[in-house]
Amino acid sequence: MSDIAIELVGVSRRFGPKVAVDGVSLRVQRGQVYGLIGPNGAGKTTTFSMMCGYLRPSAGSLRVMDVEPWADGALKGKLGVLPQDAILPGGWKVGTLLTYWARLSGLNAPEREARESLEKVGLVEAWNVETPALSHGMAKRVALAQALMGRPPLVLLDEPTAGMDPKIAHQVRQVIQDMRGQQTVVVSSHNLQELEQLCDAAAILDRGRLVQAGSLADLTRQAAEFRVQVARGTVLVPEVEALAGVLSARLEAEGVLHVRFDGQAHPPEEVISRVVGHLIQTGVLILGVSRGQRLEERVLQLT
Ligand SMILES: Nc1ncnc2c1ncn2[C@@H]1O[C@H](COP(=O)(O)OP(=O)(O)OP(=O)(O)O)[C@@H](O)[C@H]1O
Repeated sequence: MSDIAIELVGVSRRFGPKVAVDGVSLRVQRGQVYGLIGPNGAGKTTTFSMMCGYLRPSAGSLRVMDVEPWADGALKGKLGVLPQDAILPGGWKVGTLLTYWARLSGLNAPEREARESLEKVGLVEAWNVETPALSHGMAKRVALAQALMGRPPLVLLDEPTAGMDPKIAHQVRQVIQDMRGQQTVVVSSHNLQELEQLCDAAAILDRGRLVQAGSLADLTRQAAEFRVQVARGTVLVPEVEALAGVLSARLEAEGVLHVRFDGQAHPPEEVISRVVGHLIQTGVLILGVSRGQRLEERVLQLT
């Protein structure tokens, strides 16, 4: 068993003349929480559908848990999926439906699995509720409970917290955090703050192409730049630029000093301490220091 859960090499997917995914290569390591990021129409759901085996690539190679995901039964028992617009069948009580699905998946103790999964998404009180009576957010949580049943080694979640109230969204993020290291999770979301908090690594897509993929620290340039919020005093920018490891320094609006540095040759903590020490020595008062960029800023810059 390799330590790679998902590998795409030059994967493309066309719909007639439309190229929805264009030559995408990426790797998801086992045990990672991996984000799929991009604006509307970027190709996230198409990529996601190929990972689930719902769609086949038009070109390139794709392996999921060491198999081609579209092969019959290839991922049985290994994969839990929350599709983007999961619709529950009508005429079922929630508990009966989940137990039925657990039985179909061949899980031992299907009713217990269904109950535990419903507890994870904070909805155990809906056990006897008829599916058409669920609110949108509740239906989504039932669909999520289905994806989590049996603790499959790979879980693919398309917009897992969209439409959920903040308290439940927080609980769902906690469930995802708890899977880290035990299961591999791919999350597609427009909530970049959520992905920044959850993911070990991510891929940014735009118009079908991969713009960048890597660890969150790399994507947010944690080892390449930082900002110092200046409260008072005069920053001697040329002196900061002359410090070891600093590549450039400039004052942004509202007393913010932006520093780019060579994080390969100089550990970030050394460069940051050197710059902050210099500022204090020259009489500058500091309100705060932040490393890298917010994921949101980075995505807006790249797409
Ligand atoms: N079945 C289809 N037939 C034709 N075009 C499609 C089909 N599915 C997706 N597309 C097109 O492929 C592109 C990528 O769509 P996709 O749904 O993968 O994007 P997305 O990143 O998930 O977008 P969103 O954030 O809006 O959900 C879009 O231009 C879309 O219109």
